[in-house]
Amino acid sequence: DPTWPSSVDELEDIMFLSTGYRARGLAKGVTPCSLGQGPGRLSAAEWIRTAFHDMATGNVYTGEGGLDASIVFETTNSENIGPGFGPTLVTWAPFFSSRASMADIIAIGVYTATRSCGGPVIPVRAGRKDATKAGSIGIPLPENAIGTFRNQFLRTGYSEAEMIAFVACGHTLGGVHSSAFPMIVPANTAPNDYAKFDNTDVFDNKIAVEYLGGTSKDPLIVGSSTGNGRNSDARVFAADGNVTIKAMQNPETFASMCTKMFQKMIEVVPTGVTLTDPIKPYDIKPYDLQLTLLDGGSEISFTGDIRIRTTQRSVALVQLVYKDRNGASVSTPISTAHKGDASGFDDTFTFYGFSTQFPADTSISSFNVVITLPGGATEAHDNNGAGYTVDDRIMYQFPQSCLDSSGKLTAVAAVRNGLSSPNLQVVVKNPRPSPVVVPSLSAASVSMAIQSAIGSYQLYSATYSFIDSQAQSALFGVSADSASDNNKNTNSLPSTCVTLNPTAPSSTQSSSAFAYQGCYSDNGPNRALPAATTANDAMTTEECAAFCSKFQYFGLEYSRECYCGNALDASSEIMGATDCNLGCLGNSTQLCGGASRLSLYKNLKYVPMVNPKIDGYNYLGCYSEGTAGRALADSTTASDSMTVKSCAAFCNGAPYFGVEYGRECYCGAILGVGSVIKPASQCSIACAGNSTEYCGAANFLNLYQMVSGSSSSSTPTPTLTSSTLASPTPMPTLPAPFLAGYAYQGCFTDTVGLRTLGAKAYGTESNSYVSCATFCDGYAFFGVEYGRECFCGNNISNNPLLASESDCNFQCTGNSSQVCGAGNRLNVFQSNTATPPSNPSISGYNFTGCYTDSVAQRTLNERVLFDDQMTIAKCATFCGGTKYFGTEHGGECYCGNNFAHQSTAVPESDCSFLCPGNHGQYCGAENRLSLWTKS
Ligand code: HEM
Repeated sequence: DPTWPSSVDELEDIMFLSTGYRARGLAKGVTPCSLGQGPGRLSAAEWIRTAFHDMATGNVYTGEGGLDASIVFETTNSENIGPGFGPTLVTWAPFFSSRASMADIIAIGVYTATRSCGGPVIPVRAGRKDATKAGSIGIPLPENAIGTFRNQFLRTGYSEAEMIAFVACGHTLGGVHSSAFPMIVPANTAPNDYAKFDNTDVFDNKIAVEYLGGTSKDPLIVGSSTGNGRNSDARVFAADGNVTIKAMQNPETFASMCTKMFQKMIEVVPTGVTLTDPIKPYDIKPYDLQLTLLDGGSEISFTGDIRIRTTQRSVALVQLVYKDRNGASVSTPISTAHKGDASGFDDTFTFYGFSTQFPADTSISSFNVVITLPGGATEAHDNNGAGYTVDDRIMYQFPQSCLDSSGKLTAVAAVRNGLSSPNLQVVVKNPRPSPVVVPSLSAASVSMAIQSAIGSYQLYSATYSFIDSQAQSALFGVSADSASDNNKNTNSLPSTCVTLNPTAPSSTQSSSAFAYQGCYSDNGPNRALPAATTANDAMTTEECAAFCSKFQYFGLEYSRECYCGNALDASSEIMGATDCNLGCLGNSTQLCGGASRLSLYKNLKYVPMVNPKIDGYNYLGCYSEGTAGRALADSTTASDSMTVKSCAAFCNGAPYFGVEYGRECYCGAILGVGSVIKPASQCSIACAGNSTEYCGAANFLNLYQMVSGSSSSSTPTPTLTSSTLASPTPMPTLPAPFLAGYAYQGCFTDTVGLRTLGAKAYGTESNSYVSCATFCDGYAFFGVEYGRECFCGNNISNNPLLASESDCNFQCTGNSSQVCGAGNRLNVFQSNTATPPSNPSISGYNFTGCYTDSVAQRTLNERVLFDDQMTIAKCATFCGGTKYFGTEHGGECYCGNNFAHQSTAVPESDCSFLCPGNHGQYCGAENRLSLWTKS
């Protein structure tokens, strides 16, 4: 993995962030491969040809030219005929900046166009420098003699064989325009006056195959060009007696040669350019790391995003473990929250955002990234040993900076005592005269003037006036001595500057009762904290904390609103600390969020409500009252000091006891008729004698059953796998499980060997409700567990317990916004439509039951059929009248006139696999035959 930061960071984004969160979207210009800027146009081909024409006038003997973006000044040159050059450069120009040379963007353009059309990955080294004027001429023209071609390609470093391969690779996409080359494609002889090189519109070997097969329609091989000597492809391909082009008929050879020829093309660079290693996607990459000195000067906020490459891993949790300014490790890690996903051609990424703060006198110097995987294992990433460094010697102060309507930028920096006075650097883009479509860059440096001292920092300020539209694309930064804070843009800067307040608001106050968690958004479809709310014009942090005392979290918003909840809605995301910028109406030194922004706190006094463990009893869940009398009818008591324990004591050894409606206690030897398990959420009332325990609800009991002697092990003891590090993390909890077409049943216990849903299962890194439901299509139930597991069944088996919803807390490996159970915990869904499958009637046969079988000793061994569309009728027909036939493992069918080996009948429910060709029928199971006997 490359070490961060590096000179290619901007290019890496342009290359790999094609779609999604923070996408740069270069690939949009050539996606899909067939995209064009009009009829008879193909953008991918135009990009590749633009790169070729930029390079093709280079000279490897003199070290001049090559891939240097001189094409920017050569679009009106008579060698560059064709509609593609100008529009291609217009598409690329916005990506050009002081961090990405135009020549490097051209190189990435070749990778992007090739890959979008299904071609190979072209390695891209970076570091090219841009020419400032047109280069020499010397593009190979169709009418040139073969000897001229040899010389021209040799001049750019290509041997004869390489020339042949290179032309074939270049001409796998696109074609010749009649408007540009009427002697090659006369008007009205090709669709849209555009004659394509080969029959396919993708990056493939057809150019070679068709040429050798005599079916080529390449206008540089057949047609008018043969009469006027412009059939250059024919002459180039034949230059070595077809040896090279024959090798390229093989698709793998074609792809690997094109990788080499295109990489060579983008690596013809002038003397003085040193190329980097090929750009690889970072595994871990920080974005927008920003330190900000806060009002009062005693605290520093730290915000940013961390990008994790998820191509080959799924992630449960990301934390930053950091060192303070003096290099001492800080024990509490910085937590992050999911912000968004992005992808490139061959990679996927997930971004995790954070917003935290620490005392200005201890601050931060570097961090490592710790990833917790869904299984609980952790990966620590230390940037190849360097750590991700954060320099607090100089900080750009976004809240105090501004851009007024005249285009005047005021930039403020906080500089630690002891540094020289800082400079503001600005890089702006200046349009060039037509027809040059790529701007030039100019840089300015302004020394900053001291404003005030605050804590151990000095504030400095400088202004810079942009002209015309410069502000929109400018980059700026501040630096002092060897410290700098760079790559800022003017986006979202306010039009008026505010001054840093020498006294701090206690916005982030934390006390023994509550701890500040950050500034979170509250503009999703659901409230961020949905459980309870109040609002008034005297709101303070303390008042909201008291109001929400029964909940784990509280948050303040829009100066006067207070919200409570036990979990943050999944739509709420962590925002920059400065998004929460409104004072509380009841105490202006406290911050109360912002518009759609919540100052989020964790209630440290909160004690979660539980169904306590009672010695000698198992907790069974929340049960309804009986339908014919009480669920527990033997004895009862009620008290305003009721607790679960006091009820257990009252029942004094009864097989069952239960607490109901806060203060009632019931005992019984048996469970009455009609008393059945209900969702845990139905039993929601606190016990009158202990507000941290549940005591049922009206007509609902929290039910306990005595452990019966040694058989107590029949109740699975769940072993939860903890996936968190030492410190608790305010990770937003996932939304309640939901899938259209299914009824969610709850979070159930599950045990290896005693499966709650036992028909079939898989485990995958792309598990989600949809993928599991699809896999379980036809079954009455599906369930997800341990992030990556999926189970199907037609009934809930082995008497699982309905566990607390919060037990199920793993993210699904394939959808991080869905919850997929936990260790020994299964989120179960019931299909609204599935009708239970059956063993259908087959004329002349009787269904005999479910029988054992084994691979080594087949029960029925006369004939066998494997069919991924198996049905019972298909198997019966295939067996053609044998005494027995049976289906197994879904798609297998066995026939026989006797049992070749011992087989015994097992419960019919063992044969639980559905027939792949008919989900209304059973087709055995693993080592289980659904057996039929001739009647
Ligand atoms: C003997 C050398 C070559 C000659 C004479 C030649 C000639 C031509 C001509 C006449 C066109 C038609 C352009 C138009 O009508 O817009 C064309 C298109 C094209 N050439 Fe070449 N070419 C040569 C080598 C290459 C090489 C080495 C590449 C490698 C990148 C390449 C890439 C392309 C592409 C991608 C197009 C399609 C452009 C479009 O469809 O818009 N050519 N070439």
